[in-house]
Amino acid sequence: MSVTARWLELADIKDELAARDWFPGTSGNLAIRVEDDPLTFLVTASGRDKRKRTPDDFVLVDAFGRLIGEQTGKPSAETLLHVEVFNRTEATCSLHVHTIDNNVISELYAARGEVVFTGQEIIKALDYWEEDAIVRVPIIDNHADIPTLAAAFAPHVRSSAGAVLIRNHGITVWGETPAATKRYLEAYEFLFSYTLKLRALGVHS
Ligand SMILES: CSC[C@@H](O)[C@@H](O)C(=O)COP(=O)(O)O
Ligand SMILES: [Zn+2]
Repeated sequence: MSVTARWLELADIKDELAARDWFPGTSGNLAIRVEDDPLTFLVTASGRDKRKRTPDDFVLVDAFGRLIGEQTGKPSAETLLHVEVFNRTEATCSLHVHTIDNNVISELYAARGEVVFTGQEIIKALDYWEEDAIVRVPIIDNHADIPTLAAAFAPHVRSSAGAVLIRNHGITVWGETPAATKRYLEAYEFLFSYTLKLRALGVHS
């Protein structure tokens, strides 16, 4: 697919996530695969208001997250996480958002190292179709040093679809297609919100 087609695809996803208010304070970053060999991908430019749609929203980077050719923008500070996703799997899209729900869940379940979901219809949106499917989302510590964060993140990137919570930071979700990745992210955020509402009612799992 052309860079332009991929750009538009990612811009549409960015607009949809922005409509959900999932980019507070310029947080969040998004990436989409453009070429396999050599690997190139588009990633959001760093520090920008992801609610706005502009010609400078994305930059094209290589397998190491370095800018390709003459471009003025700066890749997301967290590009190395997307580098791990695209180098380790066949995922085509990687989405990172900070929401209050994913931050609170990451803190509540940090000591367990994961949060586990079962018995929810929305799990089917994650492509788990068995009645008793169990979904596990690993939780890693946050590190200001991004290579250290990427090293902690990488062991959890084992297939072309997955998600990792970063404690008191956010979630990174990736998938086989951009549409599937957005669906996964929405399903995870649904599960987080449901769990927090249940806990607020005094029900603990
Ligand atoms: C502005 S707080 C969030 C950042 O520190 C970072 O975690 C983030 O998600 C966005 O960084 P960015 O460099 O714009 O991709
Ligand atoms: Zn972040």
